Amino acid sequence: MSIITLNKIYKTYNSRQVPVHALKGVDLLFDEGEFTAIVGPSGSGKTTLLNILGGLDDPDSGDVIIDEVYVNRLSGNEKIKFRLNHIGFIFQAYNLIPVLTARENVEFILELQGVPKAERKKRSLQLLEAVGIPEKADVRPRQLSGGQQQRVAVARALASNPRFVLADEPTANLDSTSAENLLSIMHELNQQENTTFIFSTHDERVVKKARRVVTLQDGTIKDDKTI
Ligand SMILES: Nc1ncnc2c1ncn2[C@@H]1O[C@H](COP(=O)(O)OP(=O)(O)OP(=O)(O)O)[C@@H](O)[C@H]1O
Repeated sequence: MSIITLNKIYKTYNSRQVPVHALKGVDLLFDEGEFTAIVGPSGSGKTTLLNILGGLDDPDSGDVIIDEVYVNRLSGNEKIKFRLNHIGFIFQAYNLIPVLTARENVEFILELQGVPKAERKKRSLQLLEAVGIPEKADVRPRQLSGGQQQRVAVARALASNPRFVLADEPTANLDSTSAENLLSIMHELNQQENTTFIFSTHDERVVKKARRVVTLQDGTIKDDKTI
């Protein structure tokens, strides 16, 4: 069953100066439980597509339909709430809050969702355990390696039990061992919990693990292969 439908998505930047047509009529469906890589040359529109998919940016035209909700038609506040309850994000730059510990970074999302304190603590510790760094729960991001920070970011993305996780080049800043580990964690969560992952990447090793590879070129879908 499709949980996400992208319908004729167009996005142009700088429309008043020199326009850049980042997406030119993209149609895509994503099913529950997918492990999908979005690939394509630099500038082909991968980040733009993920941002629109996650409701972080609006298309100029077309619809983003998630669980039958037309996300692009929601108001600003409705969109924030929708994101919080449906989508987990993993960014290339981790985006952890520096003054909070690893556990607090994970708990933060649960607090926004109104989850009671004891449950927040339990769930965040479980998640840090799942990503293999339970001993780092009380450590702040600057005391963690890049790979460990990215693991915290994965735990945070999963904290709210999202319908799907979007990751924009999640391994871009990681050494190869950390990248392998991160990928195994994502893969395991996909297999065991049926969490849907959609990630953009330039990394061949990441592409090889994907079950579906969508190739973008100049803002259009050039290829869409399920392996
Ligand atoms: N905020 C912006 N303002 C103007 N142009 C932009 C903006 N963001 C992206 N673009 C342009 O839109 C096009 C698509 O960019 P996008 O970042 O989506 O590509 P990408 O495939 O993710 O690239 P990369 O692999 O280098 O991250 C590019 O030509 C880019 O220069």
